[in-house]
Amino acid sequence: MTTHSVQTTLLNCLFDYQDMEAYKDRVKQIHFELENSKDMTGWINYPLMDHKALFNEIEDLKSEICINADVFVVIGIGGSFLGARAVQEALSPYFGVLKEGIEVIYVGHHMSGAYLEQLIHYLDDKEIYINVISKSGSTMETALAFRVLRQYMEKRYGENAVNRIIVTTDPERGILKNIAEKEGYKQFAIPSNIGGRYSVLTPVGLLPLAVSGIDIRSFMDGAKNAALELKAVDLMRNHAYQYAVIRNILYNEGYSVEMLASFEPSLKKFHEWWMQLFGESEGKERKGLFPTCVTFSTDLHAIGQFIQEGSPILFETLLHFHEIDGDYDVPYDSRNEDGLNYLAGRSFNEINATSKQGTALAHAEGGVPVIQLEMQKLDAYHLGYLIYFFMKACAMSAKLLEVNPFDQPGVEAYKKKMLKLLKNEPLK
Ligand SMILES: O=P(O)(O)OC[C@H]1O[C@](O)(CO)[C@@H](O)[C@@H]1O
Repeated sequence: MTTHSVQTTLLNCLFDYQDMEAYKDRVKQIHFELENSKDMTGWINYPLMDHKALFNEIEDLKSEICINADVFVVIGIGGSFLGARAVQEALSPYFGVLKEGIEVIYVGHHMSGAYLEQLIHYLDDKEIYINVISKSGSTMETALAFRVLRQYMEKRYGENAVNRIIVTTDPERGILKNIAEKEGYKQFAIPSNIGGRYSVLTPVGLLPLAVSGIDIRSFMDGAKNAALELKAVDLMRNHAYQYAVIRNILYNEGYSVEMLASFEPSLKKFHEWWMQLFGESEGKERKGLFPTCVTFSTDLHAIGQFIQEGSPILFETLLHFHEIDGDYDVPYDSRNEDGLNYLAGRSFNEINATSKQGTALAHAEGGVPVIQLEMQKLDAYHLGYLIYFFMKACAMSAKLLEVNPFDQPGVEAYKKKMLKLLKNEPLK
């Protein structure tokens, strides 16, 4: 096991590893199905391809944007923004922005008029570029926000607006593609065989991440190594497949909720990316684990009671990074009125790691299965690795459930009803 791999461990062994052995052949069969499929599986080998020209293009554009703008506005929803926002938030300082980048703001991921009004007001005294991202090119939330911001750019920059609007979409079709062609906007392609929630390693994620100051080459190196390591067909050598199998065993044992838990608040948005990946990939045909998330220790004081003693419906997947940049030591205080001098000289990260251990032990004792995913360091390289790990595990997991990991037919239902209501058409 190399240090950059995700180490998957089941902390409280509720089943025998022989149960896992029984999956070996099925996993092997699915592995080859995925490797040989041409159906939305472009993400499997994407990190292994030569992207030097793309990286150069993105880095040149990033330099131009950082010279000419204070804010980069990304318009997108679902897979067209969750991944970039997740990695950006995980790797940016809690207060302020990375010195290598500028502020990146997201819009078009809901329909709050208040948010849009305040955003426009916020942008008024700043220089901006916008990047609209949509695979289909016609998602309502994204299209509406783009309509507003495109007009805003034209008002602010006149003829020059065209140089500050970037479109990331399908290379061949869609309304957004047509608009970009007609107006001459700079374009980036989302490969046709990569779906939204599997697209963060393409320009969908790479351009916003580069502009926010993240080292996209290191990020993609992590993904590339994951793509190489996780090609292992043998279940016992492939941690992504092991994670998928453990999930499947627990699902078959009657658990219906998987709770992703981290101890670093900057990972909150990463949880949201993970929730879309697994929720949209597996939640169909009345099957699938409901993905939810918590940030500890904050949520131990909110939902911890339920986890420990509530309905036994959930298992927990703990994300743990051994090294986190930045730490603070507990000071000695001669008054010791709070009785905390026994912690003096220890660091907050050390105490946090101990609280993770204690939480895992307590939850395991409470009958909650605890899977631990360990990574060496919270940085661009390891997040690139982890993202690929989850995508590979998710595809395997959905296939074990016998559902299609790459479609999302249920999402259309709300869209149809909303359109009928907006157009005043009969609902039936
Ligand atoms: O990139 P698009 O086509 O705008 O889609 C955004 C998101 O909407 C969904 O299609 C669901 O409607 C997601 O699967 C997708 O990530």
